[in-house]
Amino acid sequence: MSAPPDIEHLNTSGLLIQHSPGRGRGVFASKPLPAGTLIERSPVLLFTKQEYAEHGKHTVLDHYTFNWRDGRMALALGIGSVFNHSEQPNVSFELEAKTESIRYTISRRIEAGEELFIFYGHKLWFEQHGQSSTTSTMVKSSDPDDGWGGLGAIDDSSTEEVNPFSEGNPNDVIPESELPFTRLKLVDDTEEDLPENIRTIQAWAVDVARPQDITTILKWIKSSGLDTPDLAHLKRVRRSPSTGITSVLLSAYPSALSSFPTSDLSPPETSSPIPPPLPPPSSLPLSPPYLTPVPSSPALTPLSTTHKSSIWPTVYAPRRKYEFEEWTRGRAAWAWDAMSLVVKAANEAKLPGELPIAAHVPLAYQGDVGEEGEPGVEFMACDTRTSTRHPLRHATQNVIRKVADYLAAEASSSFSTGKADSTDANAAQSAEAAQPSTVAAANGKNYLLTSLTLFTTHEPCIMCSMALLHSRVKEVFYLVPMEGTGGCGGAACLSRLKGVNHRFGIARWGREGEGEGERWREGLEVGGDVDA
Ligand SMILES: C[S@@+](CC[C@H](N)C(=O)[O-])C[C@H]1O[C@@H](n2cnc3c(N)ncnc32)[C@H](O)[C@@H]1O
Repeated sequence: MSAPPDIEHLNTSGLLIQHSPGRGRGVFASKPLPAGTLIERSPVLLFTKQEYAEHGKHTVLDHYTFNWRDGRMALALGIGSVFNHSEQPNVSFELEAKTESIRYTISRRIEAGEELFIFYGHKLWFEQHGQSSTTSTMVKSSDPDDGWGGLGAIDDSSTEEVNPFSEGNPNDVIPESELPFTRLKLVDDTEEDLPENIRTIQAWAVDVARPQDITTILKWIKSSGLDTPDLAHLKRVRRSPSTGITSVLLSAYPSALSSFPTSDLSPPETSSPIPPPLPPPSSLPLSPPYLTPVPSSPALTPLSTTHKSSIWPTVYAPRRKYEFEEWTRGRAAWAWDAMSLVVKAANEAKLPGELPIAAHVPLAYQGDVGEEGEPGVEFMACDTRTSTRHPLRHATQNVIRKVADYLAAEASSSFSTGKADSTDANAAQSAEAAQPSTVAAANGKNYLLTSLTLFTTHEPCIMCSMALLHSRVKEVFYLVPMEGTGGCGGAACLSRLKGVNHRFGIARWGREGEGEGERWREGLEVGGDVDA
């Protein structure tokens, strides 16, 4: 293919479109790019199969067109159409049905001058440059099933399954036995009454000299975003009957490991924990913030209320916390869609040679009242340890990182743009206005998955389960149990451990011997010794 002169493409990653020997034009890096860099989002032009068969197929567009998920044909705009093919790609791509676009991400570190390749698939319609014709499989472009190999092969519209919960009243409660998943019971409530079983977490508190300041401090905690779910089971104010000192809880110390048993109530060993900012004005007579142990969960019985409140006043919530919450039809439909998407993504990941493991954090179910500060965006990530040659690039870790990166970017943009008004004559007032963003960051609100649900094809390994615990994710649904390596009930169950301060709900998709649980697992085998 003869190519026109090189052009500099106007994009933030500094990509160049240059001649690629034996391949026509190609996309090249002008500077080093780390793995995980999102380099392009190409919108696609969609047209019907009939239009393609009658027109597109007989033109040069045939080299650039591929099958879209819903049965239509697609042409990538932007530089999406200029990436050449390689069996060792350094760029991975994700189709985004909702935005009708494709995201291209660097899958291993790239040096300046390297060409960027994607993997088209196994059925190529041209002879690969640098490969003998015996090693590259060719199909004629007149073949009616010819698409863009890998991209074409993900056209699964014909096997699209119907969501069994999409019909009917979305508010109907579904009996536990009819839900498409099996939930794991995490705690035995009888352990509650024993003082030695009380788990504690560390939290920041201050002593307040004047009781009349308490309302101001509580208002400040609320407006600063420090009233997070981690401390919702505790009363904010404690008046010590023995010393008469009044103390207020400011925020949780963001560490997943808690003190256990309660005889060890010393603050966590850490180089230098950073205390949260104190409520303004600075003239308030408060002690310096200090770390103190507090119960990690509400009291389920009157006796445990007494025990726990002797550490810090604790809310009595009889048999609520660890009982399974009821599920409605609408919520089940939401979960079914999320699980079916993650299964599709895992199957797609196989094409460029990755392990078929994916993880997905969808938008919260719309029937629920969303937590303030939820991202309003959904995230998908696949396992990339093969292409990145990095042992920690598990799908779950990749998706946690995507959420955290997104929240961090959002937080820094709202911090730098909205909150502190540079035209404000009163600089002190501006700084105060900017504080809520800072304190929320100190409390992890800008990176945590609090109140979000994660769907994944394979039971997360122990390392990923620990990462999930740190992320404060609300619940995790997985399809393939990993008995030898899983951290959600397989080899171990981190949510059941005594020394942790957060438990996330766990459910295995499918019910014994029935439904899509069995069907969806087909093709996702990875071997029992793999850490997912
Ligand atoms: C989507 S286009 C890629 C951009 C194209 N090189 C250009 O100049 O517009 C696909 C076409 O690029 C060429 N191509 C892509 N990868 C190649 C490879 N590994 N070896 C040879 N030709 C390749 C083939 O002609 C193929 O039909």
